[in-house]
Amino acid sequence: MEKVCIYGSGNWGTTAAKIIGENIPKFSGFHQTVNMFVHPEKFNGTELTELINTTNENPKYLPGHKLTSNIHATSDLREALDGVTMLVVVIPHQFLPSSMKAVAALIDTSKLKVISLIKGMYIAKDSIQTTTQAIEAILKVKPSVLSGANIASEIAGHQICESTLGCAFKSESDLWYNLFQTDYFNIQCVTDVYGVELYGALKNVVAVGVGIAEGTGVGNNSKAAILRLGLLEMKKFTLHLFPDTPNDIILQSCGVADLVTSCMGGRNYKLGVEFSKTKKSFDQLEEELLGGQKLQGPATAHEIYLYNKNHNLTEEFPLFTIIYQICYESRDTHDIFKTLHGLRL
Ligand SMILES: NC(=O)c1ccc[n+]([C@@H]2O[C@H](COP(=O)([O-])OP(=O)(O)OC[C@H]3O[C@@H](n4cnc5c(N)ncnc54)[C@H](O)[C@@H]3O)[C@@H](O)[C@H]2O)c1
Ligand SMILES: O=P(O)(O)OC[C@H](O)CO
Repeated sequence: MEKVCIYGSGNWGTTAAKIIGENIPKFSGFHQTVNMFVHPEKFNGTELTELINTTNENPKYLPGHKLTSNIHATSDLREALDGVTMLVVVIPHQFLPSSMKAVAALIDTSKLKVISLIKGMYIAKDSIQTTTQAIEAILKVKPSVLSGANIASEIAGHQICESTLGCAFKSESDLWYNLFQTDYFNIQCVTDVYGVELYGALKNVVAVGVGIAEGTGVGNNSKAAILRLGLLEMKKFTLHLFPDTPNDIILQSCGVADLVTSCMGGRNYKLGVEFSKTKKSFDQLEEELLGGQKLQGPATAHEIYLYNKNHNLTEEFPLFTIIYQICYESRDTHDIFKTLHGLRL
């Protein structure tokens, strides 16, 4: 009997709980209660876990959408992990290492099946770790990944979309597929993992860039040109790190489709626009506009820049480099268009 725990309760974490909670009763091989680990916090003076368990709604991170009653929220990690065989990790990437160390300290993870829904990456000394590599380093298991054109609030409203499930093992892939596939959330399964997750992390940087371009007042053609260069750099960077990434992964939902949806209305795009217009820092904008949700794009731009600088690659990735410089080194926002001058790719 499989038992599922969702580690995370943010905007996407709560939506994942909604999908899984709706799916679980369709299958007999799963324990029917799904635990959701909630980072301890209060909302309007009441513990968030109490609000979720009594109203079947997460009023802070996914207001207006009901969860099924089989979702049990808890901030007691030991309780959340009790008997778990399948762990869904869905938290902002900056909190991942400390969170996984806490898991490893409490349970034997050697037989645990893990999937990452995170879009981010990590700099470790002079190399980059993907999210699943960072999890593997701590939990000592090979995680799968789910990533796609998936703006959470739209999915919570049952608007149809697609997502890419990257899993190297067929029997495990089938389990994750059953947990996530619905008539409004259509999963394509691939065996690649690193390409799927890297495209998800890199598109956040490009979305910031397209937002910055929008904030300068340009029209759609100019933004499309930045988006195209971003797609080229996403592919080049992914192949630089993982040369075996199959060519068609970028055509899956986790590649071009996620880039398009993110550049039309994701949080990274929206705050890129505000940054460009107001010149307030991303930290300030996150605080003012996201209601506790976290931004991944600027941090990822920084991480890529550090890696590229260490490897003399900054000129190979002019868009990633200039997005970092605009975000963190006060470079003029209009300079983003200099990356397009004489482009021959
Ligand atoms: N929201 C989306 O539409 C969406 C869609 C696909 C993928 N993602 C990815 O999913 C991941 C999680 O995003 P999200 O939208 O669920 O989260 P979010 O942006 O809503 O972030 C808030 C979450 O962070 C938690 N948190 C705050 N401080 C913490 C700490 N110190 N330790 C641990 N947790 C802490 C909060 O409790 C909350 O659950 C990200 O990598 C994101 O890129 C998001
Ligand atoms: O809101 P963003 O920019 O974090 O993007 C959300 C999802 O990743 C879109 O697929």
